[in-house]
Amino acid sequence: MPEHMSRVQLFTLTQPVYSVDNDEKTGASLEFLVPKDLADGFVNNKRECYKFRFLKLFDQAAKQEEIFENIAKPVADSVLAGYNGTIFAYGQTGSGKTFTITGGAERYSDRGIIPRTLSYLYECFTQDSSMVYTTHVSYLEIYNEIGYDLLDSRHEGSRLEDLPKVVIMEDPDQNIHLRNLSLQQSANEEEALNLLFLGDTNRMIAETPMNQASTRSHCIFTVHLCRREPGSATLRRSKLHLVDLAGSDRVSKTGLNGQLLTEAKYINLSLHYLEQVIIALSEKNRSHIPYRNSMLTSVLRDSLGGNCMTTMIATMAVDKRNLDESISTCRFAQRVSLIKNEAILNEELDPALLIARLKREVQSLKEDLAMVTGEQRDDQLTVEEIQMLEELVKAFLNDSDPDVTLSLGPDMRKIQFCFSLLKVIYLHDGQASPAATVREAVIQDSNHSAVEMTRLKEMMAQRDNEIRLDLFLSGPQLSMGKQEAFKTFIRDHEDLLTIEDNKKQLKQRSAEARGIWEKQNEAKNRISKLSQQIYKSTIDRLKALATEIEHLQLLSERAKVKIQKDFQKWWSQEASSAQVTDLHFLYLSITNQTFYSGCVQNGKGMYADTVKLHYTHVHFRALSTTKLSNSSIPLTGDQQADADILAFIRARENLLNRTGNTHTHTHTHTHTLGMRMHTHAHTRTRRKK
Ligand SMILES: Nc1ncnc2c1ncn2[C@@H]1O[C@H](COP(=O)(O)OP(=O)(O)OP(=O)(O)O)[C@@H](O)[C@H]1O
Repeated sequence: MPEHMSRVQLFTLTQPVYSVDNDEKTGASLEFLVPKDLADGFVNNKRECYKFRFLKLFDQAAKQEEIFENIAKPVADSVLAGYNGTIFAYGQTGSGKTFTITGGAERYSDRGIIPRTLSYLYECFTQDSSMVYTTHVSYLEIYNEIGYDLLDSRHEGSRLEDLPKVVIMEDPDQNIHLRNLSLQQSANEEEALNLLFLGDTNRMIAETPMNQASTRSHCIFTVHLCRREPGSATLRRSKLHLVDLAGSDRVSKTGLNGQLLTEAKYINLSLHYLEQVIIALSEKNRSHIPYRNSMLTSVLRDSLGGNCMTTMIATMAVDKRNLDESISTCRFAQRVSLIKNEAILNEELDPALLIARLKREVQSLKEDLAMVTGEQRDDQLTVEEIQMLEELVKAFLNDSDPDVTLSLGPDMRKIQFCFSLLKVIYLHDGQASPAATVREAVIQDSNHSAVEMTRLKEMMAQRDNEIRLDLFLSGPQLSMGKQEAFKTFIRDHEDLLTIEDNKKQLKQRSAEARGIWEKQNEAKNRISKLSQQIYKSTIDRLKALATEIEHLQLLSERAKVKIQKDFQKWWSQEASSAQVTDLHFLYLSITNQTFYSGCVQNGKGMYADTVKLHYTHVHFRALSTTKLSNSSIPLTGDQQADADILAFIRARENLLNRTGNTHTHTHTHTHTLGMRMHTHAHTRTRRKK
């Protein structure tokens, strides 16, 4: 929104529907203005004005980047610090929940909170070398009060009902555990994104025209984070839930029946329980919070009250038709903003790490004792001992943990050997090569040193010559009388000039060699510095491009699956209409309903090159071919192929007739008037005592 227009009014044909004021000191306010003549049939026809306050309001022009920066980043930061975090999107069907949480499927810039948060988290991990982070991802779908694991690879070949159900278990400390929900480790952004797309595609595959999963189910994408200081036994675990709730449309309005009514009832009930929990949390001195009433509230138990920073985004399609839904969404969001949490750091001690640390302490104390009591040895190290020390130094250098120590015991021979080894490695190209083994490093070093050794030998020989000449000239080994005689002798000797000339030249060459060597060293250092600079400036861009390429590839893979599904739906519809109008096409057989095969390979996700898309083959069997042969379309003579060709032509004609043979495109979405609101529980943080 342009700055000079901080107050915005959107108009229906003649009357304003709502106005936004983002400039208020306490946050932002949204006011619905219901004209008297429109009030009939709305939530409360006695009122004409409904005003709500939120932390911030985003209109339809808001960019995904803005939503991430304002809403998701603060929550991600608190999760990085060790607190739990939840962002959930609430709103009526089609108002932009999935768009906000996951993102649009067309453009990279449309990616939503999940991919942006993942990117941000992994970026933070790489920048913070003082901590060791491990991440796992889970993706849960709740449909009709039953939980399913969206990362279960069996999704491709099974119906939703046949998949294992996620079961809630509670331990004696009332902690919730979810059986049959997989936690998949994701070492980097790419792996986490693959898991997100795997889950989203599984969600899409499970959809049938009767079960539009994205509309009728709740989805919870969770990042489980574990953070510890290197060498420390204290772990900090935190969770980030990113929740795409089912459409909040009220049953009374939807006028449904059958399966859709059942679904709507489940959704309304679970959102009702969610609301109850929220109300209970916002009431002071309330001891019982009814989490157990629904699966959604049970799963989100540690993410709504208690130890969590909860943020809610309410999405609305703010046009006249959706006014009652929008007001009801606002009321819900308003109640959520009343929750006050006391977030506590999730610190715990890892017993295995604690034992390892204590063992190291005992060992180090033993070594100190040996040093103090002077237990020293002076025999030579054996070959085995040397090999063992080489391995130890290698492990020490390869360990990325900056706090790692090299435990050698109180044996000075070992300590000295390791120091010498480290020096050799250090001198090898000025730095240790963690990739190469220590032995390799030593060998490489000796190769490298060979040249240097030759040079030094030459210099030494040169010096020796000089010295010898000096000795020769001064003749210190001679007696005094002889020395005098020798001096007189060589003064007139014919070779004296040559000798002195050689001496001068040797000095010059020596100085020249030293100069060249220094220059070469300088050049080497400059090259190394330059290449480091170039590497640094290009690597960031390359990383960003790689992520973008990966994301776009995943988007296009998902689009492929969607097109395939849409085609199948369209083809089935056309086939059934052809059945009605043309007795020549009697039945439809679907021979293969498998969409994917060979999904997850080496944890790479389902989009690796090896993935094959099995198209659904739809066969029309024509009982009579009379009509086929009369057709003006060139046919193949093969009964089944010809039936397919004619069915396709018929379907296409139907489509063209319907669209008036033009390219008119009717767009029915109301999101052009969409709005996203941000509100979250006011969280005071304090450390666990
Ligand atoms: N801010 C936006 N900018 C552009 N397109 C949007 C925006 N919000 C939503 N859309 C589009 O509107 C359509 C409906 O949005 P979306 O699927 O996110 O709604 P939803 O609330 O998740 O619906 P459902 O409850 O059915 O899952 C989608 O095609 C989506 O791409």
